[in-house]
Amino acid sequence: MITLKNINKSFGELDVLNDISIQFEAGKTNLIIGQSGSGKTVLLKSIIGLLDVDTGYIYYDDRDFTNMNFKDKKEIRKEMGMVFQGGALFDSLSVEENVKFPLDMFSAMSEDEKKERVSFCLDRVDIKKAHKLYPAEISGGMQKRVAIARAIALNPRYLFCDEPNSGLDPVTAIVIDQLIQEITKEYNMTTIINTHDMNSVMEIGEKILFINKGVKAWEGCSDEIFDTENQALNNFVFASNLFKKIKSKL
Ligand SMILES: Nc1ncnc2c1ncn2[C@@H]1O[C@H](COP(=O)(O)OP(=O)(O)OP(=O)(O)O)[C@@H](O)[C@H]1O
Repeated sequence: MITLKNINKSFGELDVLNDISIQFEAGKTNLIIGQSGSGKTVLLKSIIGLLDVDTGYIYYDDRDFTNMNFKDKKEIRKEMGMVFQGGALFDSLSVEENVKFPLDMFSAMSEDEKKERVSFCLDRVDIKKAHKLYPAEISGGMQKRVAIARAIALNPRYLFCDEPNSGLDPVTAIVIDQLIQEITKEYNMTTIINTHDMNSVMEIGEKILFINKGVKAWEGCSDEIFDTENQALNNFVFASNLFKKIKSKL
């Protein structure tokens, strides 16, 4: 579980996050949604410690990440897996070398253990056949699978995904979403995903935080998203193609 308490963040005069409090639960796909510029990336970066918040608290389970010393923060970072926009793979490393990278950096495993773990992770995301290929030689969907395999290599407790299905066709996007959700449940990870894809919201939105202009405007799950009085959220949902399709079928 990750808990945010009264998070505030400004850049100079610009208030980007205002008093955000929420609990993201373990074993669930927690989504942060909102229009461009609403503060999703700043919030995700704050949660993982790439940005310092001005005030407020971030707890990893019962551990106060905000006031933690450098050494303890480093330990928590080892429990984080990340899938960045576009996959962010190392072009000069093969698929299996990409997945092995965090093991080389952060684990005390023997070479045999690493080999076994890489093989397990590639198998789990169904990409073992491509293990010798390089990122440029595989499709966008496969690159996302590799990014997920790399993110789970160290068996993380917390998984962070920034627009994990950007640039994918709608079918592959849903397949990637579902893979992230399955893995989240298998390892009981606390998974937080930044997205503005309404298909993702409907498919895997077990817990949703809607940010509007840096403020928590709504929280709920996908089943509740059409029943809200919140105008900003209604506008956001209405603007999505999916909602237009649903409306046209009603
Ligand atoms: N390092 C920074 N310095 C100054 N302003 C910043 C910085 N990072 C983000 N901002 C500002 O904070 C606001 C929120 O940006 P953020 O990237 O979090 O939005 P977002 O919701 O993730 O948008 P998108 O969906 O387009 O990625 C924007 O006005 C942005 O210009």
